[in-house]
Amino acid sequence: MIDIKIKEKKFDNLVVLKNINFKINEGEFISILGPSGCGKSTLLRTVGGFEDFDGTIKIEERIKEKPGRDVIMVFQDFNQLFPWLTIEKNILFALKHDNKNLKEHKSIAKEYINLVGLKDYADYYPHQLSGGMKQRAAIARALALKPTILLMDEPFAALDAQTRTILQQELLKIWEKVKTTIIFVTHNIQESIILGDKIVVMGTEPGHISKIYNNNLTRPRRPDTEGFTDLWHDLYTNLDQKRFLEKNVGK
Ligand SMILES: Nc1ncnc2c1ncn2[C@@H]1O[C@H](COP(=O)(O)OP(=O)(O)OP(=O)(O)O)[C@@H](O)[C@H]1O
Repeated sequence: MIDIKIKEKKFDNLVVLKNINFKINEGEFISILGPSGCGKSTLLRTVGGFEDFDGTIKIEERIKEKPGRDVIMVFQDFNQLFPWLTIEKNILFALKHDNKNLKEHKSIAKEYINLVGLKDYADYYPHQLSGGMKQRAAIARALALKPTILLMDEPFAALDAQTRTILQQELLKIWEKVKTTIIFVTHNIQESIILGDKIVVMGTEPGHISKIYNNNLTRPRRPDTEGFTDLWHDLYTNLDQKRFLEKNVGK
């Protein structure tokens, strides 16, 4: 239902993505795993319609040519909400072009605020929330727009390990309820296994797909889930971390 065919994506003369071809089924959770600089964010931006490139992105048979609310992005940055608006008003602002009245918008905002566990914080401003709560609010705002695809660019990377683990599990619960297709970028092998039905491993120079894994481990996945360690090692080998470390840090 989503058909990604990127022959080439360049910035000036620098080829950043080359031959990125894969399909995603409706409602799937895809992890994109790759080392720093391999073009993960560029890939997401391209799927979101923000970049010119040689190739096509098709969503439900329609070619994606420009940004729109069918594909919404959540970032790593804790400051992606409007700081002068409460959490509820951040969501109402996002919905303002909808052909509905304020009462209906408020009901949608409430539904998604509750979904991400921020029921008691609708009237708080972003600066009154923790990093994890801000990311939940950003997810609520994105989902309230009912996108066909939710793009997530390392949304939990700046959180402490414990909060990150909790938010991974919460995101999975939310996804099971809303069943939006999610493309989740991470450089963390464990996170890619816990979340993704498919794990697309990218390599560098230029960014390309080195392998696509179907992840059939039973959910909920934890490091002690049967098969987890084997898959972790396989991904580690495919990421070519040894070569990456040698190149960037030295032998
Ligand atoms: N707007 C831009 N103009 C020029 N070059 C860019 C631009 N955006 C990204 N690049 C280059 O494209 C390459 C891929 O960057 P990108 O941010 O997509 O990688 P990434 O895998 O997401 O990295 P990280 O994990 O470190 O965030 C890098 O060489 C980067 O310098």
